[in-house]
Amino acid sequence: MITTFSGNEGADLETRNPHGSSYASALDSLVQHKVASRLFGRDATLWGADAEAEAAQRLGWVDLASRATSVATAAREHASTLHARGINRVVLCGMGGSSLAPEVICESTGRELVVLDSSHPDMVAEVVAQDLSHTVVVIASKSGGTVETDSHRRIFVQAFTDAGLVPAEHIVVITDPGSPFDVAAQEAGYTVFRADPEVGGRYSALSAFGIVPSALAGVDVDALLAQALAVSTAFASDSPDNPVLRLGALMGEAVRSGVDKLVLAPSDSDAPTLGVWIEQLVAESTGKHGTGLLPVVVGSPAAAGFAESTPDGLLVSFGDLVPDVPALSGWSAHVRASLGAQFLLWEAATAVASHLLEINPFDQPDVESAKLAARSMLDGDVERRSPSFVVDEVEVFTSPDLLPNSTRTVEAAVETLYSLVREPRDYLAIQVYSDRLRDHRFEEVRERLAVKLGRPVTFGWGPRFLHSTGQYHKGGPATGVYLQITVAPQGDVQVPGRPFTLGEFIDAQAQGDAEVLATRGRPVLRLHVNGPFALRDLMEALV
Ligand SMILES: O=P(O)(O)OC[C@H]1O[C@](O)(CO)[C@@H](O)[C@@H]1O
Repeated sequence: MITTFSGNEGADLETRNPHGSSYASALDSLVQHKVASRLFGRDATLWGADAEAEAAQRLGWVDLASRATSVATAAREHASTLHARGINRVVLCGMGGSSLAPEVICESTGRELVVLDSSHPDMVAEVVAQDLSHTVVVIASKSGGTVETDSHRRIFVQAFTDAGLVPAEHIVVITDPGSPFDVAAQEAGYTVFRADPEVGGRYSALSAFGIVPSALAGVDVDALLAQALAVSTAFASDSPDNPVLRLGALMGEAVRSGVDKLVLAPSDSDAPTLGVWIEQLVAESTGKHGTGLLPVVVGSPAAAGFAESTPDGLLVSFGDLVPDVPALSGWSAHVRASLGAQFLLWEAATAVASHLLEINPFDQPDVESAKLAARSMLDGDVERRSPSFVVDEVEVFTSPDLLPNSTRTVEAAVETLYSLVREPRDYLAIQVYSDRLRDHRFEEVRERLAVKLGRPVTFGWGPRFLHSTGQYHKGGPATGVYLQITVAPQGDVQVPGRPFTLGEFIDAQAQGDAEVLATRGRPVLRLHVNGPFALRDLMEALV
């Protein structure tokens, strides 16, 4: 069935679902139960009794478009002050929901923003080494306790001081009132933008987290808020034409029919990275209690996984061009909307899908397990594993009983791993802990492996994906097979005031996550390569 909504409020949605599917009755039920107006009226009972207390503290995002204008004004004023002092390079340090939205906003408006969401020493060293006197560093963390972001803060304070600059003149903090960063920032005299504590990280695109870095980079953020405001009334309406209800029903019912991969493709070049923002929102919100929707971000509708889709793929494209690519599963959608409307649409539709799946969209219970494992590793409480074998510059580590003892080549090890992607809903996750700016070409391996395996293949840069699909990998259905690649840094960076280097930290993060996946019975193959040159050679061995 094809349904088209041609609203003139700035969001068009076309949906397709198989004949006889439960989509129409689910949509009908959402309308009958007034889910849209209740959501936008901040009704915390929509996700069941267990979620109610948290939901009551997490629905501040529904009306940010009308409330965030004062933040936008303050950010614009601060941008003018900085520009008058010749400070025009903006570096944003933040993980997951604290950096993905401004990255999309700046990319789609052609503004320069350096996003530092990594603990890889090479990437951090490269960003810190450049032009500090013209740099403002935005330290963004809702909790104020994220180790990557706290490490960036410490490293930049040291670097500014070493360069004879006054850190307080170059640092802006975005955090919740009263968080550890708020306290430290006040003591140090940094400019602080306090975020709305009733908005969670992945729902914060239109809050201070999305607005402040974008405004500092020169984006017209008032226009972005106006785009979201223009669709707010339509999105809150209990109508079967409401794109929020229709996209939410599509996602929720697809999962309930066993179609649990959300293949996301930009159909033009307007917002190339929007898929990565949607990925975090959907994976962290829905991937728990053994259910959820796994986002598979691809480069275009011609990419493997979208063009040759799998029976478990819900295909969603976004942009001005409507691709003519039928989904093998029969489930698909195309979204044409302004960026501000896209943010609000996906946030609300994800909340609606979570309502249908009866899960709490506002927690991330399994993210903490990997953080704890990394901490134990740094504290020396967990024994470091030795490689199963070493070939040239590659050390091979495996989860228990993964490989036959006779395996002695990387090619044979990966073929054994790939052979485990065999059940109808299985997928391969490639996770690369490296400098994603330097090694971006390596992302091409996703496409090649998707063609080779004919199954969904995801690609994530570590540790960024730990704050995104990491929740789904550990909390969603046990259908993943994991290829983890860690790239040895060329140098290391001490974290001032902490007893570890970034090299030790990223190593603990990777090994910690692999251990957690293995204890949950998932197959993990870890390849540790000695530097970027070995990474380039590895590509051919993998395909
Ligand atoms: O803004 P914070 O508290 O640093 O958190 C960053 C990210 O980490 C997570 O809490 C989970 O890892 C995400 O949900 C969030 O966007």
